[in-house]
Amino acid sequence: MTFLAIDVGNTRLKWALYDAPRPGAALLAHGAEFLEHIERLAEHAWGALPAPSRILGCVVAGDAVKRRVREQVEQMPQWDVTPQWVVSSVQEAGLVNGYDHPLRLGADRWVAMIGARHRLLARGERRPLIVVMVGTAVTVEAIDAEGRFLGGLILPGHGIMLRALESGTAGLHVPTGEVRLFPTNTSDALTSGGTYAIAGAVERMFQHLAQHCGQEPACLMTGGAGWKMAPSMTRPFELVDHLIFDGLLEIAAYRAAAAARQAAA
Ligand SMILES: Nc1ncnc2c1ncn2[C@@H]1O[C@H](COP(=O)(O)OP(=O)(O)O)[C@@H](O)[C@H]1O
Ligand SMILES: CC(C)(COP(=O)(O)O)[C@@H](O)C(=O)NCCC(=O)O
Ligand SMILES: [K+]
Repeated sequence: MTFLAIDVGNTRLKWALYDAPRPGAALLAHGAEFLEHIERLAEHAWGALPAPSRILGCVVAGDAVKRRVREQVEQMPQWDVTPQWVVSSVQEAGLVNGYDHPLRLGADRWVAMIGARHRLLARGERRPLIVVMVGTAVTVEAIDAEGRFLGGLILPGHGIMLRALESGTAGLHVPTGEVRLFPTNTSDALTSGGTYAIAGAVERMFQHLAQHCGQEPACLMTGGAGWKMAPSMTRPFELVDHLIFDGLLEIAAYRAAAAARQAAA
């Protein structure tokens, strides 16, 4: 029973095909497309794949994008499956959502937190947890040792920070620079400023959560630009490729188990 996981952010659609809808399933194929190239999926990347029995995804890029993905699925001649999309809820797969309006939490944040929490639990670690996602935007989430999402930060990603500075000033149109402790040119000053803004936000959240819980948090980082942050972090962290896919597998397995229980009752 093959399972296609889809993560649509504001820059790229990421997909991964697994041999089963459960954690630990074997990865059969994966890929990424910029949103403007979604229309290529059916013809190119998905052309040679075995038909998935289930598709579960999360989208934060709007309903029009959801429709475009569904159209690609419908174009696949051998695929007889409708994509389902995760929405954030009050509680799912062992995680409790502390957002004022739980449904307004970005579905990608919710799914990544579920993936991260289970990754930790699978290793027998019941600790507070920081989840950092470095994509178009950056999010920094705090989860306590019991699995309650306490709240999180949203800040601009590298690209948005640079574009905002470029468009709001006359003298900041420069090539990408290097991260430096003491930047001595405009390029390095901008690149270092953005990187340390993100690293600083994570450091603060680490302090808030450590103080709140009285225990050192673990920190998992993911997202297309996560690697850029790695050399500049101030606390131990782990860079993980597929937190959102991990979360989607976890949710699929939980939902299947709940459906089976219901059918047996
Ligand atoms: N090879 C790459 N392709 C695309 N984006 C990349 C790449 N390397 C780094 N990035 C950065 O990652 C960001 C996109 O990451 P991603 O996790 O796909 O974002 P989102 O989930 O918001 O679509 C881009 O803003 C870009 O800065
Ligand atoms: C914060 C986000 C823009 C992150 O998007 P991304 O960088 O993954 O494209 C997205 O999760 C979102 O639109 N959230 C809704 C608002 C909220 O979570 O409070
Ligand atoms: K994302």
